[in-house]
Amino acid sequence: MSVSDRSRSGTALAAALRRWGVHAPWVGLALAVPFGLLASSLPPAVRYAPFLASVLLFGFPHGAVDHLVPARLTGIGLGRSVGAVVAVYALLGVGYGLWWLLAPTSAFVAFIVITWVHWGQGDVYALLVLAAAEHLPTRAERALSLVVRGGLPMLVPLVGHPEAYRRVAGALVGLFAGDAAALDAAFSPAVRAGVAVGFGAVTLLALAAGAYRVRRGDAARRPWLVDAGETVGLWAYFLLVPPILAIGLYFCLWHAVRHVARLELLDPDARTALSEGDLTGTLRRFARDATPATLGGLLVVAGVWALAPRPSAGPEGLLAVYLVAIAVLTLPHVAVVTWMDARQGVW
Ligand SMILES: CC1=C(/C=C/C(C)=C/C=C/C(C)=C/C=O)C(C)(C)CCC1
Ligand SMILES: [Fe+2]
Repeated sequence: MSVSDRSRSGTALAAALRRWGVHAPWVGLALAVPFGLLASSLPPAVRYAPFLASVLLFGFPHGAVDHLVPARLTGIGLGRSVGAVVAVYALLGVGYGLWWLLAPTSAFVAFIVITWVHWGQGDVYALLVLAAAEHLPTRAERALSLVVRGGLPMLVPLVGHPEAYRRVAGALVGLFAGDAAALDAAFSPAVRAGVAVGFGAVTLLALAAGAYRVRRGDAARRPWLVDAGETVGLWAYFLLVPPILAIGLYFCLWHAVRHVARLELLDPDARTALSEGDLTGTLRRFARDATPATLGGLLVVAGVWALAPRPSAGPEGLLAVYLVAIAVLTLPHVAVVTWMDARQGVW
């Protein structure tokens, strides 16, 4: 479904989208907050559990149907669709993989920026289509929303949990014998205070711009309330919950669930199943489509393990290998999603 034909969707489908794409992620993360607050007294493995689960539970597989996207969006043949996407993955994935090998510190910074843009673009689509937001009519307002939504998982943990952030950065860069000391300044109290104030101001600006649209009667109030509630809720969530746990859960239950909902809308049979309330049928179709490329993605994890000069065992080292593989796969995934955005009129 494109942004422009949102209004033509059936009410049953719209309700299913709100339930599974908007409310369910919210409930999932809210339930995690008590665990997050207890995290220091829970076994450390709990913190890594969501990333482990993400191998199968939406996280990793959410990009594994990218090869079907051109076919579903334009009707071109399956062979051309797969060929084009494989070429994009090979080119961008190999290029970015080399970047990690040669200059891991800047590759890590690029990973944060790529994730910021990608998770932001995912939420802009979710706001427009799944939550039916009307308060983001222009490109500038959508771009501001992208900056805020993507910045929440990438910047707020830096403000609230600098040591955990630094350790993960060090583990990723350390795989390639890089020196993360160049990033030290980012963790200083002055920079973190600047990020808190600056990003806080940008967040308020985005919410105020939406409120202005609603006040003028140009946009429905409810979706704006959803947007504002999510934004404030995610600020609190990423401040309170330790980042490996928080980001692992966000990846599976928020970003990936919303993207899977978006993908299923491109499949007429899945749309019908969803509007009839048949969630299991919809998920079964997704699992079938995503299995082959998920297995392919696991080969990339093995490849990073084999090629990294200093892979280390233990949860932190394994998470680092997994995240670098995700990084290498995410850059081409962003290219596919950006193309989807363009085709679907998001910008
Ligand atoms: C885990 C973690 C971090 C980074 C996570 C990233 C960048 C994840 C990206 C995932 C993607 C892009 C998934 C695909 O959609 C930070 C911020 C260093 C803080 C410490 C914990
Ligand atoms: Fe994604």
